[in-house]
Amino acid sequence: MRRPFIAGNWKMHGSRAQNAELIEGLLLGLPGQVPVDIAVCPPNVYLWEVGRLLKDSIVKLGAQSCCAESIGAFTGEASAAMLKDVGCTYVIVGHSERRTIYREDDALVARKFLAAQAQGLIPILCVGETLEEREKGQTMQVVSRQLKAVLDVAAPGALQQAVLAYEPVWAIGTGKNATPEQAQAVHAHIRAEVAARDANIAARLQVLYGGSVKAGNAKEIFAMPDVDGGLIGGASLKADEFLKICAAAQAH
Ligand SMILES: O=C[C@H](O)COP(=O)(O)O
Repeated sequence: MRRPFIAGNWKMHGSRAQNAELIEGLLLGLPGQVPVDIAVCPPNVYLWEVGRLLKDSIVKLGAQSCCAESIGAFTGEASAAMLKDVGCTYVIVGHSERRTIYREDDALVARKFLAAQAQGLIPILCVGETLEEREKGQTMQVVSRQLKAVLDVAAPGALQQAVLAYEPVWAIGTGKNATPEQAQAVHAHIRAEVAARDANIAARLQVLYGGSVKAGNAKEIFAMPDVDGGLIGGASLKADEFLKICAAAQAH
């Protein structure tokens, strides 16, 4: 049985005061133990402080990206070792906003995945198609290509220490979530692709859905057999909303 996982991707939102209020609200609403893995991914500049606020709680810290290089003259970047050093457990790689706005291609995403794992971070690898690709019937092909780019360079077994997130680009921040059936179809495809290489790893792999998940639609999406939780953007910025999403994952 896979544990559900809810990760909040704060993107470029927050301030020291807002973060403190959000974390206080989350911790007040969470009992000591819940049968759900929970993480928040603040902007890098706040990682250390949010990590202190989370200390000894069940909520883990994640970053939103990492540099593929380990050290050197890479202005504006943060290495996986630095993220580990400030207390991160997870790092998102291949988010569609990075792929699109910052032109990160499959090969770079794969290098970031390796860099993260080399430092003991758990990468949350995002895959997903654009609206145009979906309308052309290319969804599975795109997701397979994005996944293959990583699997081809990672060591066998690398997905034992990784999380996958299916994020249809057309559903991100648009209020238009994939239907539970659309999500399930892609999640099942992802698991089958992984199973073709290692069935045991596929059976244990957490595959999250991301794209306009809210308290109101979380339960039906998480009820799908291959959906193991969510990567939550906008709805992770309000403690009560995020807590309801965590509760929906728990009920599953
Ligand atoms: O990383 C999170 C996803 O991009 C989803 O964002 P959203 O929940 O605001 O649609």
